[in-house]
Amino acid sequence: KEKVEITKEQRTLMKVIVDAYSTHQIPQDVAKKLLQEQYSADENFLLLTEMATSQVQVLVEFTKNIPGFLSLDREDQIALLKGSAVEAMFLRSAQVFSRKMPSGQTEVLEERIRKSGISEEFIIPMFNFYKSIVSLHMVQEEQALLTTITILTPDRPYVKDQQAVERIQETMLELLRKLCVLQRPQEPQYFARLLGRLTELRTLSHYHAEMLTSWRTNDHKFTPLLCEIWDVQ
Ligand SMILES: Cc1cc(Cl)ccc1OCc1nc2ccc(F)cc2n1[C@H](C(=O)NC1CCCCC1)C1CCCCC1
Repeated sequence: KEKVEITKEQRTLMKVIVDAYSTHQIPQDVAKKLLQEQYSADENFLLLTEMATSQVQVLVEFTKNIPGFLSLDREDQIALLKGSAVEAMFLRSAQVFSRKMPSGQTEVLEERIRKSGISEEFIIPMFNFYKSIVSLHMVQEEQALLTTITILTPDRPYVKDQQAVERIQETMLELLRKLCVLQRPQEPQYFARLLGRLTELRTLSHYHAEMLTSWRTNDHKFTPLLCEIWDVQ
């Protein structure tokens, strides 16, 4: 039986990541807004672009707190951010959706999202992903590390020094592996299941441009930052 132990350095690393992750959150809670009232497809599209824009800014701040990230080549830092922003957004959305809410509210939220203006064909894969995240019942350490591991994916387009990214990602993967073993001793496959979600996440993220251009709105307006991140306009 493997004796798994979190070292002192790993505990410090964990604290830095979780503190940064919980600090850098979307200012106002989008779920609360959506639960308050029903918006039109146009208003929902605007809400999404506002939320997404502020989430990218929050993501940049978060990555500055990932130990080692700022010592990467500057252009590689940008390539990692651009390459992971959409996935981070869907992962964040799934985590917002999986939050414990008073009974019946998750169903209302789901309904509001289904009717938000997003085209039917994307609702199924999107909620399949959200439900697969819900079913994991992740703790915040796992959520923070999973986002960090997503950002530190070495094979993003235009990354020059992939080894340097791999080295940091491996540190995070080893920490997550240990956490999963300690957190779920009776579920040896849990770590593998977590990483499997990243594959689903990448597949879902492939659809993001179509999801946006097919949104039921007359005016698909994007902020400059989103034009950078989303393959639109
Ligand atoms: C992230 C994303 C990308 C594309 Cl292309 C299409 C769609 C989408 O999010 C769907 C989505 N899944 C959600 C689950 C829970 C939730 F509370 C809000 C959710 N949203 C959208 C949202 O505000 N997301 C933000 C969440 C915080 C982080 C940045 C993004 C709202 C926008 C208003 C119309 C109803 C959907």
